[in-house]
Amino acid sequence: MSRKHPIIAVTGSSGAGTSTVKKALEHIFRRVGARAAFVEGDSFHRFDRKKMKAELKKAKAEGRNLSHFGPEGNLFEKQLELFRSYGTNGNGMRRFYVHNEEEANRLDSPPGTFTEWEPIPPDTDLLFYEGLHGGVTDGEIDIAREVDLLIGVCPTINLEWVQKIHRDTGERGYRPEDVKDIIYRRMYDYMHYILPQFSQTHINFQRIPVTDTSNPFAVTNIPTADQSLVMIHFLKPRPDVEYKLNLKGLIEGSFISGFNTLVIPGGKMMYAMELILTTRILELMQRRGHLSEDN
Ligand SMILES: Nc1ncnc2c1ncn2[C@@H]1O[C@H](COP(=O)(O)OP(=O)(O)OP(=O)(O)O)[C@@H](O)[C@H]1O
Ligand SMILES: O=C(CO)[C@H](O)[C@H](O)COP(=O)(O)O
Repeated sequence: MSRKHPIIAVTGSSGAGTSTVKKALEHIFRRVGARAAFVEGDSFHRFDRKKMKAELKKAKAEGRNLSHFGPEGNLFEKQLELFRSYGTNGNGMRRFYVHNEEEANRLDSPPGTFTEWEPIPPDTDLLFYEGLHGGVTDGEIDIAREVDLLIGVCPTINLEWVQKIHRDTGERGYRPEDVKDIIYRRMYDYMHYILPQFSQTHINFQRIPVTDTSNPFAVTNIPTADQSLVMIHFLKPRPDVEYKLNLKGLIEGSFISGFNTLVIPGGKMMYAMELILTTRILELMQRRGHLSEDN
């Protein structure tokens, strides 16, 4: 945690929708005039695609666990180093993982590789992490502790799989059976390193489909905003902020389903995110001494 150099993290599994949520955050940063250093979770993978394939073969032969969700497949210590360094000095090193041709053109590196490590841009107001491990803990490593605002993106698991299958087959060139194998292979690490993060977050956003996703492998279209609800759970509630916002009154069609839990129509998700997160981000900026009290 850092008053001077805050860290905001959006964390969620592969296909959960963290890249989609990132857009809402970018919009808020622009509106409040916050300069953000962007960091992508996949950049902390331990191996590039070719090496990962070889390592997976080896791990299988030796009966070892390995996946992109767990510590064997990622450099958690490097991520912690960046978060600590940013929290202290506002600097640190980042790189990117290139998933496809579109990213390859933009980042000037072939699909399946990493770009070189480079210093994050100077003079930023906050660090914004989006990816798999924004609040991961593993033994001595406690990433969640370094984060000032930790947001969980955690659709119901069926929906998460539908979204992953759709994205990986549509944009990343995988066959449906490949995606099924990947989901299966990562299940141990999913339970041990992805799910526990959603108890460390400040706020969880859980999209819930209201169409039949009971067999995710047979669902052809991702449920739309109108075909879903979103549950918002404030795990570390700030009564002064959330209460004053009176969210239920501001979001038509919403209802309270439990303590600190609000349900909204799917189409209001981005609006709700902006409403809730703008206040939190302004608060971080004010604490940083960047904005006057009446902003
Ligand atoms: N709220 C939403 N409504 C409709 N579709 C969504 C929503 N959120 C995500 N999706 C779709 O789900 C798929 C996965 O979303 P996205 O790429 O944002 O996931 P991700 O969490 O960033 O995954 P990864 O970490 O593997 O890159 C995309 O096809 C995206 O369009
Ligand atoms: O979505 C993922 C993690 O968020 C990917 O599975 C991971 O980044 C590896 O990508 P690829 O299979 O394209 O090499």
